[in-house]
Amino acid sequence: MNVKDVIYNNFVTWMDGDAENGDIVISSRIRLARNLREIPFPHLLDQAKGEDCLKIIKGAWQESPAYQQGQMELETFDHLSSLDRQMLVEKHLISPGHAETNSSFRGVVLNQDGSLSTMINEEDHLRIQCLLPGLQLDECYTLAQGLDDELESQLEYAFDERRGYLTACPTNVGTGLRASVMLHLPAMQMTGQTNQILQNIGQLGMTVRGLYGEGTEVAGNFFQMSNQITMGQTEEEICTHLRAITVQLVEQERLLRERLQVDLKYQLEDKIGRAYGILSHARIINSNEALSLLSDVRLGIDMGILQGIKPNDLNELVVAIRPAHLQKRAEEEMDATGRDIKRAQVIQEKLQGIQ
Ligand SMILES: Nc1ncnc2c1ncn2[C@@H]1O[C@H](COP(=O)(O)OP(=O)(O)OP(=O)(O)O)[C@@H](O)[C@H]1O
Repeated sequence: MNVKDVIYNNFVTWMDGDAENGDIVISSRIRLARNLREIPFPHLLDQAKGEDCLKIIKGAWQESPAYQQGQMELETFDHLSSLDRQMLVEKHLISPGHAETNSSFRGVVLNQDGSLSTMINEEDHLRIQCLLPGLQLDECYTLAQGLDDELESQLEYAFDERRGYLTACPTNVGTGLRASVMLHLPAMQMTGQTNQILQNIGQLGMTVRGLYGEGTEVAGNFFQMSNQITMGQTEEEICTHLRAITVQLVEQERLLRERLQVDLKYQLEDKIGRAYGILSHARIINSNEALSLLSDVRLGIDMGILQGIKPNDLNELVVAIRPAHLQKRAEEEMDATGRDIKRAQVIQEKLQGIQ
């Protein structure tokens, strides 16, 4: 396999809309932050120390079964263009901050379907992550932990008996685990309940972030919810707690959808129909408008108001309309207007399947 195949494939595993609760929980993610003992954290690495750090990590990788069986590939960022790195961000496989440099000692390890990956020298030396469709936190944890065990058998991690895994940011010390779910909550948003509910979630030890993680905006009614605290709870407890809150939110969103269908049937169908109409006929459309209208169409599909397009296709489309994916498709650099025109074309091609 090749890292670039994953970057250029339209589909990665988390886009599978048929997973458990996949109509509301788009994806689940587990990431484990790990660092090497006696090596400065990534933000303190100069070129020489960075190269040394990468060499140790590469050596460990080459011993791992996943690498030896050709299931995972490591690529450093000096071998990936800025567009390639941005496409990885748009597919949720690396963070926006990680994509910023073309450093030869920063990089990514990926498996073929994008479910398992590791960011190298992002905020920590290793950020092992598993990303699966729907509500699959336990499955994500099992896969990420398996990879962690393989690496730990080759590497000496920075670990303190009392504190747990040591990390660049104190908020990750302990388990180094962030568990998260990407939720699509249009009914909650339409009924004006999001702020109150998100405030309550904060009191339960969860944090809500935007579409691309820390410091990014919520768009298209997609909310990323994750644990705030990484210490004082086991990995299993963190996952169980997040899962329980997610199930409650899913139930609430479903109830609100049902209520909308009864109380505001015509308004709802009108909103969804108009969204589909604009998306099918617009010649130029910006990213935020497209995401917001695609959210309405997605709601229409999930509620059986619109037929003929699969949730998979919509998950794929949400990524395909992002700037780097559009430019890759067009095989040229485009300004904002050029991208808005291309975005409208890409959406129309995909929506032709809808009756
Ligand atoms: N459940 C999820 N589904 C899809 N993508 C996700 C999910 N959770 C996180 N991501 C993606 O992972 C990347 C990193 O997200 P985020 O910044 O929230 O987490 P982190 O790097 O693990 O946390 P931190 O920076 O606080 O240590 C982002 O690109 C984000 O889109």
